[in-house]
Amino acid sequence: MKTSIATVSISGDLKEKLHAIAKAGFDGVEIFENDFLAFDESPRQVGQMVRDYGLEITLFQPFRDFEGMPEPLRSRTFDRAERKFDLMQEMGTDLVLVCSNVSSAALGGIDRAAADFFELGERAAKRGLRVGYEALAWGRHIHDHRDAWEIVRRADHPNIGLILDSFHTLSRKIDVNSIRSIPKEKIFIIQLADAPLIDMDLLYWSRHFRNMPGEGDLPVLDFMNAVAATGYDGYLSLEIFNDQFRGGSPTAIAVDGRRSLVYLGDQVRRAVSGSNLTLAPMPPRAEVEGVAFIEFTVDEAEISALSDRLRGLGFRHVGRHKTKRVDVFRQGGINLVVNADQGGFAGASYALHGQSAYAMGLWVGDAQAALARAVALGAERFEQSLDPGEIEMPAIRGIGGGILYFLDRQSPLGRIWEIEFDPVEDSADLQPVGLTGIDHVAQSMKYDELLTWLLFYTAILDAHKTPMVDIIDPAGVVRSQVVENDPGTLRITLNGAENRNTLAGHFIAETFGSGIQHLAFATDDIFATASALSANGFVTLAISPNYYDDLEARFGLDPDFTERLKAHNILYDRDEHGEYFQLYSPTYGEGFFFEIVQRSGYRGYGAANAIFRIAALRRHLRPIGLPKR
Ligand SMILES: O=C(O)c1ccc(O)c(O)c1
Ligand SMILES: [Mg+2]
Repeated sequence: MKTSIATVSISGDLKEKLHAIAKAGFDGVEIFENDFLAFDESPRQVGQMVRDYGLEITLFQPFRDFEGMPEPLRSRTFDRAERKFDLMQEMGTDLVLVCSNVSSAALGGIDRAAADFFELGERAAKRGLRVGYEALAWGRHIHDHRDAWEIVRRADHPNIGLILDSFHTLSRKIDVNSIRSIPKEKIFIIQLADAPLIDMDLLYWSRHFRNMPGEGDLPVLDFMNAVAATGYDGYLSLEIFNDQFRGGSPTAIAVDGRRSLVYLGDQVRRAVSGSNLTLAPMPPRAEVEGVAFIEFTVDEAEISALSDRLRGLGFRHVGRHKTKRVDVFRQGGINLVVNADQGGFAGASYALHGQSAYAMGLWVGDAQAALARAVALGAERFEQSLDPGEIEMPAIRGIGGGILYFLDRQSPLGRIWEIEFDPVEDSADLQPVGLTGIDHVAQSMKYDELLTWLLFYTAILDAHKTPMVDIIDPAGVVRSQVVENDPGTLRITLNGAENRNTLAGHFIAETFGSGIQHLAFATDDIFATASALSANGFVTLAISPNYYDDLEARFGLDPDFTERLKAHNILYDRDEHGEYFQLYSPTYGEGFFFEIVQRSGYRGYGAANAIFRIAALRRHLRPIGLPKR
């Protein structure tokens, strides 16, 4: 598989773009005319710069409004084409993309267009150049790759071929099976883009909302499988028009792009045997069996406050690390690690972010395989030196520079608590409150990073993403998407904050980066849990009484039931699958909190309640300007 990306997909000037593209490991680049025109060097120098970066120019584009023009426009278009051919030869590329004509002057007719392309093919052949024709989804006469293919077929010229762009085909829901019978030599290049399903004008959707394959909702894999069936073995080239990417980090966007293609290649390899559009085999996506632990980094002075809080939530101190200042608290299947070790990464993370849940361990079938897959997908491996008796735990860098560990039960990792920890008896006489596991882990990040982490998780783990939900915070909107698996053993909610005034935005800004903002524990009986919490002296988040009046009316609840919810500050929601109960802690520090949920079939995360609990959570935040606690 050879990978390429269009310069339009990346932020910066041409040199910055090329730098990021080369660094991310692409083989080629599509030069967008505007990126060249806005740059100060000659075509020859630009071509040399591309090659100095070790890249090939896969094509030059776009050449617009060519086919079907009446005279005198027709002659002028050919003159224009000759000028571009000059430029291409100086730059050192042999392929130009002609996108279908959008001009109101354009005349229709497959044969007329085919004749124009035959003539262009003759002119291109004289210079050893090739022309690829792409149907824009909004082209005036040609907006379907099947018609573009018919024109190319009738032009019947070796220097004229077809360019397929997944966006144009999939946005119009054109049957991808029509691709299978196109001869592979007539497909000059494949352009790839995904997009979120939004009902809007095709041109606007294409120019502003495209994203990397796997980041959106289009069936890009079906498109690719059809392409693979032709035997096509040329470049896969990303062409992503996206407002956010234009303003984003060139390196981060390039890395995401390359990851999206590697992941796509892996999916094609599994679907189409013998396809050339793949890379070296890698292990399958890791099936997550559950969250093995969440680890907090704390300062020595904070240990007792955090430990007391966890005890109030019903956790028992059950283990102390044999060599490090690390404790483990447990309840049901939940392990919370409190790490006050000054050396090592936990200490470094504390120095940067303060007290935080900086690491997460996941139970998978094969931890080494999960690591190998992550690394093949460009994740950064995390390693640190071990004390005698410690076992090495495969790990990668995750959100906000935090750590994602993989554990399995087939290696000593399955006995990590016995091997590395000494058992202890908790001296406090507080009681468990019935927490059984982790329902979900919520990570907050800037909205710009949301797609990056969605792709990261879904490419490495056997999980899918849910549609985007708007979380209404009194200070702005937070966009939320969930990565979850079918058995419900993995649920990570990703919250993308657009401004720093929201609860999520405050957390990111004041802790210097993205990370786990809340942990939601599961219970089978929220009322019993609430009573047990109160017996432990744990004060839950107070919810406005107004919420309950509305709730009762909205769901037609029994007043006694509403009273019980209200007495315990429990929020309630319902969908067609079942009921959902939620209970919150106050926020701590810069906005970290705990949630406790009971779900009976319910599939969501209580988005309808978000505004009410966020309003309540915010009351505990330090107002900006006052010193940190
Ligand atoms: O939006 C456009 O005009 C445009 C131009 C060239 C392309 O390859 C494309 O897919 C879209
Ligand atoms: Mg295109």
